[in-house]
Amino acid sequence: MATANGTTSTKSKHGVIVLGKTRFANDEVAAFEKQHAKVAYFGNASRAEVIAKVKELAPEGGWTSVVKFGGPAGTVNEELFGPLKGQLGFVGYIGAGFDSIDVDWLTSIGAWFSNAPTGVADPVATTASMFVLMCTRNAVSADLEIRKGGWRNGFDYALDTRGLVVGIFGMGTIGKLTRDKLQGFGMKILYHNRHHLSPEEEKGAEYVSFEDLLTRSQCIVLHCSLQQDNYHKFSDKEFALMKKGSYIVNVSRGSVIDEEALVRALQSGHVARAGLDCFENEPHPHPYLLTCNRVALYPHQAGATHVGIYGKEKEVLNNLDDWVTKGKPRDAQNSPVGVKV
Ligand SMILES: O=CC(=O)O
Repeated sequence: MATANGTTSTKSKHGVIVLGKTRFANDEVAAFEKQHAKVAYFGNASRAEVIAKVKELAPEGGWTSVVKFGGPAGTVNEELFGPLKGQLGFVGYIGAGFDSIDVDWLTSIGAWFSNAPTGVADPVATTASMFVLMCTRNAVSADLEIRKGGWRNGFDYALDTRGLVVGIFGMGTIGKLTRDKLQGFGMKILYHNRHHLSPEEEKGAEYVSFEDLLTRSQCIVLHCSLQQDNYHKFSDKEFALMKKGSYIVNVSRGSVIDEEALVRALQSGHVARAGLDCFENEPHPHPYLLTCNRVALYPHQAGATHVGIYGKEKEVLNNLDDWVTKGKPRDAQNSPVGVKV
């Protein structure tokens, strides 16, 4: 396309819909706006508003991509983007976990999907480690006791971190970072994963069966995704198999734990303490969890550091760029190659 000063514009032929807003990668978004034929910003529009706007834009054609930095709650699915079928080729999402994306539907309409898997890996691992330390030191109870005028009432000596046996469920990028951090405190790391890692990748962690993870760990840390059949993976049976007085930390997805079963295990004392960043019905943790002084709570913000969020935002844009320039996003979680729409 010729511009006013006679040069040739290098704009792509792509139309990009932006859901939500970036917090840090604003210069990058301004630059990307200049690279593409058209950009529509939906900001923090509600689900109903997005559905209406998509219907309105679709007949124009050329809306080939969506980047989701936030925006409407609920699943990214046919209800939201159905009218873009035939033109949509890429959806990039700011989450590492993507249980809120109907990837099968995107594949069926020939669209690539990428998540943002590494930007927040380190901060999530740090938060997981923080919870492990809070559990071993009984930090929530101590804090609340002092605030209400007490001191060491009922306090027993804490478990030492040196030699503490921690079981990591899901040894991907984040699990490995948590392993590294906890090994720094002298903890012994067990892990269960879909694959047994090579000794170089294990770095001293011991691969065990799921049952051994439950029975041998003093603290279990969840780093799995919800996609891989992990719904209610931890319920009454699994809590009963865990050591009496052990701890559980969840920085993955709330529904990996059957929250009612966790409450029963905490009430009986079989699970002594927990650190939770995610819940089955966010933003409403089970009422018992709000009253239990053996549970540390966090509002699904385990990865939310400045560097982490900026990293995620850039990952989304890099994936869009890959798709535009090479036809495949680097963090593709599906492959629509060969799908005829
Ligand atoms: O929970 C946060 C994420 O999946 O990135």
